[in-house]
Parts: sequence; C-alpha cells; structure tokens
Amino acid sequence: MTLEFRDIVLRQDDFTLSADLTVPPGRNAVIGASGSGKSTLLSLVAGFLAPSQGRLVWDGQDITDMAPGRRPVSILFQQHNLFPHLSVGQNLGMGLRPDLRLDRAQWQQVAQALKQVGLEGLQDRRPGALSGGQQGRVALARVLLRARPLLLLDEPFAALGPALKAEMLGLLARIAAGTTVLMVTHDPADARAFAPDTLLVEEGRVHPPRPTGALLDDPPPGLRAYLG
Ligand SMILES: Nc1ncnc2c1ncn2[C@@H]1O[C@H](COP(=O)(O)OP(=O)(O)OP(=O)(O)O)[C@@H](O)[C@H]1O
Repeated sequence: MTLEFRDIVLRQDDFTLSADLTVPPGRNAVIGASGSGKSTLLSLVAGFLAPSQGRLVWDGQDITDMAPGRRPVSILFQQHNLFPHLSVGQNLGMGLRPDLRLDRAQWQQVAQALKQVGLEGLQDRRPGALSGGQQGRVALARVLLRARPLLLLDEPFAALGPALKAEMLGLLARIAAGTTVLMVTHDPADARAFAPDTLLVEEGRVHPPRPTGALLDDPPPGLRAYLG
C-alpha cells in the first residue's frame, strides 16, 4: 500500500515543509540534517500537524483530515512512552483498550506479542524494572499488537549500543513485514541495513525515495556535508 503526498505544504512559523511524492510499500529511511523537517514529516503523517495545502492519500483514501487516532498508523519514538506506573502487560493492553477492560482472548494476544519479542512472562514487571533493550522490545510488542499498516519510527533505537540496535532492527524488520515504514535516522548505517529506499529531507523539501545504497554512495552536496 502506498502513501502519497500530493503537493503538500506545511508551515510552522518561518519553517515550511513541502512534499510531492509517493512512498512505496516496504521499509523507507528518512534522513537529513538537524532541523531539516524529518520529525515534522512524521507528525504530518500521524495527523499531529495539518498541511496548509495539498492532500495526504493512503491506499487511495484521502486521510488529510482524519483524526490521529483513526489513522492507519503506529508510532515508535525514541522515548518509548511507556507508563511507569503500569505493568508491561497493562502498557500493552492499553493499545488494545485504553480502559484496560480486556477479555481473556485480548490478554492472550498481549502474552503472545511479548513472546514474539522475547519477553515471555515479564508482563507483571514495571517498565522501570527493565533494561533499555527490554523497554525497546515492549515498544515493539505494542506496535505488533496495534497491527496498523503504516509504521512511523523516529530514531527508535538511537540510545542503544550497536549490537542491541542491530538486533532490534532485525526484530523490527520481521514485525514490519507487509507494512509501509518511514524510519527517521541520523545513522546512515541504519538506513543501509534496514531500508531499501530513503527519503532525503533538505531544508524542508522532502525528496522522492531513492535506493538507499545509491543515495549514500553518491550523495548530493547538502547530504555529503551532513554525512561528513
Ligand atoms: N512547534 C514548532 N513551532 C515552530 N517551529 C518548529 C516547531 N517544531 C519544530 N519547528 C521548526 O521546524 C523545523 C523542522 O524541525 P524538525 O523537528 O522537523 O527537524 P528534524 O529534521 O526532525 O530535526 P532533528 O534531526 O534535529 O530532530 C526546525 O527549523 C524547527 O526549528
């Protein structure tokens, strides 16, 4: 399923984001200098920010005016936004029913998702009693449970060491099978490892996706300066 940005313009004070492109199904990285507009792009897709012009179309349906909660979107940010006073199981259950009145089958779904990310049996722990990597896994389990076809990731594993990050990206690739992913990253190695295609954002302009390897091997001047 494709995501189309049709002649989009979004203004934030003196910053303007513009996008006119189609994102193909599968895994896409989003790279660009600090302040270029990567997070703004994700907020637009999530529905937290509205464009002043243009349409956002998912799978042929215009979602420009759709409320964030109704969009076909799951979001994973660097801060995993787990509720510290709830158990791991409750944190996941919130994704299915915010009032936590889950039936037996739904609690089984929670247990199954935890199993899939290798955290079987930890549902009664508080997030504070988990390692950073385990918290990342809980966040991935929540994505699994939500099962939305469009996945937005903003530097999800930036705080993790290289080995753990590689492991998480592998797990994420499995979880994301069949979805369309936009993953913001500052690390070109992550883009190469995870995403066949990459969207470059330059001073508010979102470029159409290009094959990640070709883009990073022969970067345009702005990206070259940013990559160093
Ligand atoms: N709430 C806001 N009001 C006005 N301008 C904002 C707001 N949030 C961000 N901006 C501006 O919009 C521009 C794009 O910000 P954005 O966070 O999308 O960049 P980014 O590429 O994600 O940067 P980084 O890599 O540093 O996270 C920046 O110039 C920023 O100053």
